[in-house]
Amino acid sequence: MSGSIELVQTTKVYDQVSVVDAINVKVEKGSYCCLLGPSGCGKSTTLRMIAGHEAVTEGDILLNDRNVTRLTPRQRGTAMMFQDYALFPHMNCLDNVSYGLKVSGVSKLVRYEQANEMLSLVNMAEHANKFPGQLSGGQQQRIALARALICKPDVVLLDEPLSALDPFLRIQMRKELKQLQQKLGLTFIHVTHSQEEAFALADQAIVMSRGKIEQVGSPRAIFESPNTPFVANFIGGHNVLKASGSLEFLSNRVVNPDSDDALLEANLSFSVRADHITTQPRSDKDIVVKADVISTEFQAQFYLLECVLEDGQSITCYQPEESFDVHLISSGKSLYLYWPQERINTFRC
Ligand SMILES: Nc1ncnc2c1ncn2[C@@H]1O[C@H](COP(=O)(O)OP(=O)(O)OP(=O)(O)O)[C@@H](O)[C@H]1O
Repeated sequence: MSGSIELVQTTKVYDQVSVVDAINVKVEKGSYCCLLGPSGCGKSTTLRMIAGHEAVTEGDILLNDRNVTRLTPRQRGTAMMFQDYALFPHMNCLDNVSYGLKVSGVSKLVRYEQANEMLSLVNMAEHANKFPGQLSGGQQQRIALARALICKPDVVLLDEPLSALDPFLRIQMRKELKQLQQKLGLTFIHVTHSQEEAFALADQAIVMSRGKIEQVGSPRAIFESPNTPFVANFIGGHNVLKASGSLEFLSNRVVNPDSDDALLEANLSFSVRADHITTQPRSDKDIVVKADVISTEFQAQFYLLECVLEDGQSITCYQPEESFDVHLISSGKSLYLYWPQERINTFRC
C-alpha cells in the first residue's frame, strides 16, 4: 500500500537553533517527491524525522492521516535507504535483503522466498550469494533498495541515494529508481542537493533553505515561476535583476496584465530565464537593454553568454549554436539583449 505524508508545523531544534522551522507540506500517496536544497538547509533532518530516526521537537508527522510522530521507525510503515547504503559487509545479498524480515521473526523459508522476489525486482537475482564488497556501486544501491522494499513500506525514504555513483551511472540509476517507483506505485521521498536530479525525478519538488520551505510544486511550475530570488538562483537558468539602474525604465510597469501582483515595483527584484533572452529582437514590444559581453562558453547546443549591464548588474543568456557569430559576440564587445515583457517573473514572497 502507498501512503501520504503530511508535515504539520514540524520543527527540529538543535542547540537552540531551529534547523527545521515549523514546516507544513503534504506529499500525496504514490508520488515521487524530491526534497531539494543546499547543504545544511535541513533536508536530511526532515527525512530522518519522517523515518523516526530523529525526534521531532515540535509539530506533527501524519502518515495516511494517522499521527506517527511518537512511533518508532518500525511502527510507522516507512523504510529508509541511506546515502552509503549501510549494507552488512559480512552478509551476502540474500541475507542483507531478508534481514528486516529476520528481525521481525519471519521463518527462513518465507523470508528467502520474499528476498529472492525483491532481488528479481531490482535485477539482482543472479548476485544473491555475493557479498557487498563484490558489487559495483550501482549494484550495491539496488541491494539497498531491495532491502528497504522488503518490509512492504507505505513510503520509501532515500537520502542522497545517487551521490556515491559516477555521473554516468547516476543518470542510469535515477531512471531505474523512477521506473521502480512507478511500477510499485509507492510514495518515494528523495533528498538531493541537485536541481537536475530533482527535476528529472520529481512529481513534486520541495525547495528548502535555512530550515524553511521556499517553494513546493512540480519541477516545471517551479522553473516557470520561482517564488523567491533564492529559488531562482538555486535552480539555475534564471537571472535575478533589479528594476533600477539600467533597468529603471521597468519600474512601476505592469508586466503581466492577467495577474494582480505583477506590478514591477522600483528597486525590487524580478527574474527572467536565460533562455528567454536573445541577442535579436523577436517583436518591437520586447524589452531592450545594452550590455557588455564578459565571457562566452560553448555548451554544445548553445553558447552561454555572461554579460554585464551598464549599472554593473550581471546577466546571462543562451545563444543558439547555429546563430553564434564569434566576430559579433565575444568578450569586450557590446550588444543589445531582448526579452518579451511577459517573460518577467515577479516574486511572490
Ligand atoms: N545531530 C546534530 N546536532 C547538531 N546539529 C545538527 C545535527 N544534525 C544536523 N545538524 C545541523 O542541522 C542543520 C541541517 O542539517 P541537515 O543534515 O538536515 O542538512 P542537509 O540539508 O541534509 O545538508 P547536507 O546536504 O549537507 O546533508 C545543519 O546546520 C547541521 O549542522
